Amino acid sequence: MTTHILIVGLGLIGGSLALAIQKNPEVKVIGFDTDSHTVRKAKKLGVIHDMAFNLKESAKMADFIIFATPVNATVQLMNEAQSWQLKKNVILTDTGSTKKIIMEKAKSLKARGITFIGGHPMAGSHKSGVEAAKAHLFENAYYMLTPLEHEDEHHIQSLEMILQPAKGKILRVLAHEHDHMTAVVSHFPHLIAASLVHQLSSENEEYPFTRQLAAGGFRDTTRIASSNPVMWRDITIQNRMELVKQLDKWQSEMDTVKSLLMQAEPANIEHYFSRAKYVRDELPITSQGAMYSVYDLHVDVPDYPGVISEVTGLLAKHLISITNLRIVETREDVFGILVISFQSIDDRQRASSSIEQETDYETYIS
Ligand SMILES: NC(=O)C1=CN([C@@H]2O[C@H](COP(=O)(O)OP(=O)(O)OC[C@H]3O[C@@H](n4cnc5c(N)ncnc54)[C@H](O)[C@@H]3O)[C@@H](O)[C@H]2O)C=CC1
Ligand SMILES: O=C(O)C(=O)Cc1ccc(O)cc1
Repeated sequence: MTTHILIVGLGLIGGSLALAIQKNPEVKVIGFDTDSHTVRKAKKLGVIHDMAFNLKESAKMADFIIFATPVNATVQLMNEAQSWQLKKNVILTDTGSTKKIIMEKAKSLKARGITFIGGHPMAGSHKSGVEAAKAHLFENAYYMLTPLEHEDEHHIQSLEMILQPAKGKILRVLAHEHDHMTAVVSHFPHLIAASLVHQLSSENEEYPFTRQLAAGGFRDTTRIASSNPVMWRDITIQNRMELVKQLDKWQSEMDTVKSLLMQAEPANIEHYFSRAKYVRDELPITSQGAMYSVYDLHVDVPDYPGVISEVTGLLAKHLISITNLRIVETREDVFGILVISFQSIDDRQRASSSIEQETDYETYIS
């Protein structure tokens, strides 16, 4: 029997989920968006099977409804859903970056016999819109679910089954824990990134050339400031209490930094950076984005032109996709060590075997 899944909001996340979920041949994905051009584009790109232009009508037929809209719109849609005619066993979920307010609203739905299980895939990017959607976006990323207390286990497992083709690492957390943790690793860093960009912008009058110098570090630290402002407006408003607490801690941390600088004691300043380096180097994250597991392979290649395309060509020949590639300079430039990131241990293993069998290069895992 076909399972009908209605996705509301066909942007980066809704589109990516639609692509992943439709790998299950028993599923039909129907897409709705307030922007009708987006719905048509999603159909044209093969992101959805069927287009929906009347949300209330389409909701009637759905077995699952996924809200992949900015979080304030999700709360509004949950309000509206209370008066929709829905299938008896329908399961509602969302993809929002905040969970506390949404799960409060879920209680009102539950009072009307409607199951809502909060969801948040911890992968994404600063891009938005259906054109940026990718079926593999959530592979190996944590996918948090926030069921209400005493939620029927069968409901949670049905949702987990539907989400399975996305290949995320599903875990269950409480909504308030979710909002605290994401404030620390995602929402607060976003505020800092935006504030650094504002600080650069204010330099413009006196030192207009400064922005030309904004390379490597500044770009790495501020990439997320290029994200969708509407989405972040909603997230920061909903999670503002946690953010204010983080801001207090940050201000006290900056006071510490200020006094370290004023004292100018080299050992203390070095220790400050050493501690940060140690903690940062131990993180299970990479440049791919928040809480995204990747698997690095080091390839000991000589430093001559064409060597990178030789290795990437070999991987392409074996249909092994890579998520990142960088050169680490070692041994006074004698060797360029190529570091390639993969989405799974299996991909990394296949890559290692192919490179070792078909080239003279050694590979190792750090
Ligand atoms: N962008 C990211 O990296 C991540 C975002 N999220 C969350 O997923 C949700 C969606 O984010 P994105 O896909 O990035 O945003 P997006 O901006 O790419 O897409 C949102 C889509 O929702 C549509 N929309 C807005 N209001 C609507 C409404 N009332 N009814 C129907 N459609 C509506 C918009 O037209 C747009 O097509 C947000 O709640 C966000 O917090 C979660 C994980 C990562
Ligand atoms: O682009 C990045 O690095 C991100 O951190 C993407 C992201 C944005 C919002 C989320 O709720 C989860 C992940």
